[in-house]
Amino acid sequence: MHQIPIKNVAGARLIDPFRREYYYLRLSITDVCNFRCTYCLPQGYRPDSGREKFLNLNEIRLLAKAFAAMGTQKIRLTGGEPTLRKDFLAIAENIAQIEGIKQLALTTNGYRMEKDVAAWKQAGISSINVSVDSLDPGMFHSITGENKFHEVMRGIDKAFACGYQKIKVNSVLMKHLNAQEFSRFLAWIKDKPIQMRFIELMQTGEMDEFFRNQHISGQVLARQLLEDGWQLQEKGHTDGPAKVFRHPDYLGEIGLIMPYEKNFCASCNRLRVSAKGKLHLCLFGEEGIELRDMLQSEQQQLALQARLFSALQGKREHHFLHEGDSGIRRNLATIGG
Ligand SMILES: Nc1nc2c(ncn2[C@@H]2O[C@H](COP(=O)(O)OP(=O)(O)OP(=O)(O)O)[C@@H](O)[C@H]2O)c(=O)[nH]1
Ligand SMILES: C[S@@+](CC[C@H](N)C(=O)[O-])C[C@H]1O[C@@H](n2cnc3c(N)ncnc32)[C@H](O)[C@@H]1O
Ligand code: SF4
Ligand code: SF4
Repeated sequence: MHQIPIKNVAGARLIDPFRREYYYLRLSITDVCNFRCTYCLPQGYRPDSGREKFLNLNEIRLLAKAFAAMGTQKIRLTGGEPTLRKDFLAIAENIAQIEGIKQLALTTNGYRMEKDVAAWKQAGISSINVSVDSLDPGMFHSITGENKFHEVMRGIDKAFACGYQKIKVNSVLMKHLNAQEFSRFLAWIKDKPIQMRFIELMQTGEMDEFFRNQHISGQVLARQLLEDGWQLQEKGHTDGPAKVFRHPDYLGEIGLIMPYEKNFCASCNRLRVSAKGKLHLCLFGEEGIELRDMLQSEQQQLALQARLFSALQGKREHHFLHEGDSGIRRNLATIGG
């Protein structure tokens, strides 16, 4: 591992050997989830045998502070289902107050949105991405294992009523489950400020046949959108991986997340920390670097920054999904997607 002397770390930014800079941290705060999405946790959440707990509020605060000191401007809370944590609001409030953090985002299955979204806004959550894999209540139930379609939709309405200007909706594209709903999703966002994102199914260690049967490329949708007059938008430096399209006749936008596309990783700008405090340099393909021992006091901040910088020098240029190599990733719930 490339070491940086602690005295030099104060002004160091998170730049990797390929000159990519990391502005965006995806922070998983729990592995627990109450849904059983077919592509993620089809058997539901099962605790692992270890006794290690998830990062506590203070550890999370110290972690976010160190990242912010190195140039991180956006933190996304994810999981599992992040909103199941009892101290979720306290976590959000603490991170939102850290100097340098301009955006505090949330990815959620929407289960608690109707009830809690006003409190999320109050706590400082600046944007919300919510998963809705189907607009058909029965299909939603069979994909997620929960009969909660109407609750989630009311949650989206409530988010707008609470003052969110735009909501991003995630839908994992599956050939025989929801792919036929594309035009229905389009009609849904005609008059709503929703960025509807279609995500290509990514292969993980726990799926094999499911991937072979269900994966479809987003390229077909991209071609169709361009033919139909949708225009590709420029990206900002803290944006996620979606290619975003707009159309003059639609209030909503379309986002396509196509991790199998050539050059997908060239603009990688994000790092991940798991709920138990391991740094993951990529969504796929490595075991994680321990950070928790550096999260026990304020005095460790520079040493923590030095560890982050050194670790980043080992980041690979891209994932190896094309070769069917999902690294050690059993499913995306263990790292927050
Ligand atoms: N392969 C890959 N997939 C990613 C990466 N970042 C996000 N995704 C996937 O994109 C999908 C949507 O993720 P979200 O949690 O909504 O976050 P995002 O797309 O980064 O969102 P914004 O920050 O709002 O643009 C999920 O399936 C993620 O697993 C990445 O770096 N690599
Ligand atoms: C792991 S979930 C965690 C946050 C929250 N529970 C949710 O579902 O939004 C984050 C995102 O990863 C996506 N995801 C999970 N497994 C995936 C897979 N195998 N391929 C593509 N996207 C996946 C989900 O659809 C969701 O949008
Ligand atoms: S995608 Fe999200 S809601 Fe669905 S099982 Fe995975 S973590 Fe839970
Ligand atoms: S797959 Fe890895 S390298 Fe590629 S964009 Fe995602 S995190 Fe970055």
